[in-house]
Amino acid sequence: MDLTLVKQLAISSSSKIVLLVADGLGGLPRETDGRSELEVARLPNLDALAARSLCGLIDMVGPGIIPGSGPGHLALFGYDPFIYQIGRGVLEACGIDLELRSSDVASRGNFCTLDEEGRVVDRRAGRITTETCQRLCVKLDQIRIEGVEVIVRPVKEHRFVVVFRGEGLSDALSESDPLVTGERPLPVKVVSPGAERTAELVNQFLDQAREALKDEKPANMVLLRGFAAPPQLPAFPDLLRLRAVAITCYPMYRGLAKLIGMDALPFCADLDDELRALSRNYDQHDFFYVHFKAPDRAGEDGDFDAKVAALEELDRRIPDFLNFHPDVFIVTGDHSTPAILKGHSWHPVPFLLWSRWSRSAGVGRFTERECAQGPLGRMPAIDLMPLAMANALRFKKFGA
Ligand SMILES: O=C(O)[C@H](O)COP(=O)(O)O
Repeated sequence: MDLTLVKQLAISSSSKIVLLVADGLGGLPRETDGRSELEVARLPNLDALAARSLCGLIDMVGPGIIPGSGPGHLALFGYDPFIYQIGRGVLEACGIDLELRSSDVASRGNFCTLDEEGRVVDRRAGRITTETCQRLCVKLDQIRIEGVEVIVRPVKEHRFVVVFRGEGLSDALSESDPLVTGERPLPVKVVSPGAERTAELVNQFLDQAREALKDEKPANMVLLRGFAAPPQLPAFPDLLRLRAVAITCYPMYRGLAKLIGMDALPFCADLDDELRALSRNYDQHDFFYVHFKAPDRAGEDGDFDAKVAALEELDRRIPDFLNFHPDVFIVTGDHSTPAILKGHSWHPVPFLLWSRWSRSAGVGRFTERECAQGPLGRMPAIDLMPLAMANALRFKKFGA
């Protein structure tokens, strides 16, 4: 939906909207029994809620497009991910409150593991602890390169952010992260003219990082992706007249929420901590974005059973969310992460939207196949927020 139309229609109200995003929610049937993670999981609360909700599938970016978490979330918040493209580096930096200058270029980094031939054997260095990441970032933060300041900060687990600060830098760069194992890290190249010097500086950093980490195990190299300068986006609270707050455990999601003007609470430890944060902030806000990471992590590790367990953990908390009696309650994901693919996929994501006015033609279970039969069938993810606003009675009539 067009954001200017959204702004034109939005009205103030006391109604409350809770958006619960299960990262990587969608899945695919496994070979053994032809059932997806959602179909194997025992989800009595989500199934019961789906039966009295509006259900369907959402395409995060478009049919066949594999969304990153950034574009997936932007679409859920109503921003066209094709129009508003934000590099991962800026999201990670904002997530850890690392202030960026307009001339900075930020990049998401992974500590990774290379074999003797220099090929990536683990893009996440065995998912090292945040403490190890902190130690290694201190090492990398000592790298000095003529003509640019390099700032390296830990994010969480194997994730870090590196900011290149100086004049005349450009984010028009390719990524060193091959995004697969078995390949060597890629040299960073110019994507459009004017980025030649920045590419040279970044490759110098990568060479020095390799040297600094050569005796480390398992994190003996870094992979960079999502080079970006800070963007300007329309503010979500202004567009929708909502006092919005983000409740997350991981920085990147907090960073995206901050970038579009939501209040971003300090990181929570887990889902129970997020529910406590929701309770503490419920009176002061109207829109609550709550993020649950575990399904995506399990999916990316190819662990079908762990993803089933993560979905069942989420299901056990659904009554706690309903006890707040939100006027609109949405459960969905930012993309599919099928365990059998060990990564994000293009498959549309199930959603349920509960409200008193949702005209639910409820489905039997909260699964991909059942939601596909829902009254809305399959729709663009950017249409979900307008639906939420309508169900929260926060839209006025369009036209006379
Ligand atoms: O966990 C994350 O940061 C992303 O969802 C996936 O990134 P990774 O594949 O580099 O871990």
